[in-house]
Amino acid sequence: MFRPSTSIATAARGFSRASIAQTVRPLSQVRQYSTPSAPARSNNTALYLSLGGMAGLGLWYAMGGLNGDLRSKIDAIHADGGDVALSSQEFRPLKLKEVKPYNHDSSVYVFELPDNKLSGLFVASCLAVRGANDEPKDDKGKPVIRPYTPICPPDTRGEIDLLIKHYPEGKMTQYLKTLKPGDELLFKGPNPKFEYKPNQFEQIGMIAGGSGVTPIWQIVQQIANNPEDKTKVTVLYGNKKEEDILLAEKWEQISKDSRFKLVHFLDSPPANWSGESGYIDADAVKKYLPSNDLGEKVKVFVCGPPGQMKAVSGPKKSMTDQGPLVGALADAGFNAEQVFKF
Ligand SMILES: Cc1cc2nc3c(=O)[nH]c(=O)nc-3n(C[C@H](O)[C@H](O)[C@H](O)COP(=O)(O)OP(=O)(O)OC[C@H]3O[C@@H](n4cnc5c(N)ncnc54)[C@H](O)[C@@H]3O)c2cc1C
Repeated sequence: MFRPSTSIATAARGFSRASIAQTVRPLSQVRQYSTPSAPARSNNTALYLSLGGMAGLGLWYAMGGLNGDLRSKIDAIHADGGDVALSSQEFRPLKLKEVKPYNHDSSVYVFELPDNKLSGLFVASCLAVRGANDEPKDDKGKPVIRPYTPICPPDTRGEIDLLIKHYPEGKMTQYLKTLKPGDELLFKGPNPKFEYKPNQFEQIGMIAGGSGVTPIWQIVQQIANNPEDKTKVTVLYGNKKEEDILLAEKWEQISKDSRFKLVHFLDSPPANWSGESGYIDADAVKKYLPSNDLGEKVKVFVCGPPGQMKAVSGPKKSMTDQGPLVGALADAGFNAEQVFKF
């Protein structure tokens, strides 16, 4: 089993980042989201699950939205509005509580959920974020909306923690840097991605790049928090440099659990690096990920920057279309049904 290299462990201890309150917790403290198998009518669920944008979400609801389990889940969230702070039908303001510097270009933004409420998120889903007062704006003058996946478990009450990497030219992330505690940001969600069910797959492969790791972490954390979930998970995580690795301390902790195997890839590794170097390619997929021969018993999740998505799986065609599977995963023998692109 892969164990984090000494250099990662050292980096994990050495980063001047804030401690993140929510960690892997025992089952007894975790609200369960496991549900029975999806009914036959949910043929289009995978299509709807990949919806990401607000226009897509509107269309999705207009078309009847979710079938089966996910429909009842979202309905339950809305019915349970008294205990849930957010809504997937409108943007609601949350107050910024604290900004904790994480590393050289990322910070954890802690937002307050009023009255110790839940966010309403489930695994895997994310939140759409926009600024108050219609700022920032895109090149056409429209408000910028971006998806973010909190790193805290979905059953967290009273706050959500967003780990956000700042891009020098990034419209939303540069705006976020201007926020001070007490300022408000608008949130809409949950925005469903993929309904994860414990033990649905024997093995899961995950390929992440940079800040694309947060949706991957959401599933990993869900499995780690559920000892009943026997799924074996292999995560291939690519970054430019060691100091860019997000959630390093969490990966170190997760690696002690025999269900998880983690392999770091760096474009520019330091001299003492014992992980992998270079991009995640077909050879790496064949070397580390579970075999495509497992058929329906294996699933691979991919979330990374555009260049990595192109090389590993091909991009999503649209919010509602995963697009053809090409690149390293196709070269390694996987088919489109075995892969989910965030
Ligand atoms: C489902 C989902 C969940 C996400 N969760 C998170 C999260 O929890 N934390 C987080 O930090 N980000 C997350 N992202 C990415 C986030 O939505 C934004 O794309 C990112 O914050 C950049 O937005 P921006 O407006 O600042 O940059 P933009 O103005 O959109 O782009 C600025 C420049 O940065 C480049 N760029 C944009 N995004 C990336 C990227 N991911 N990697 C490399 N280059 C990029 C663009 O090509 C452009 O040149 C998530 C994305 C998805 C699809």
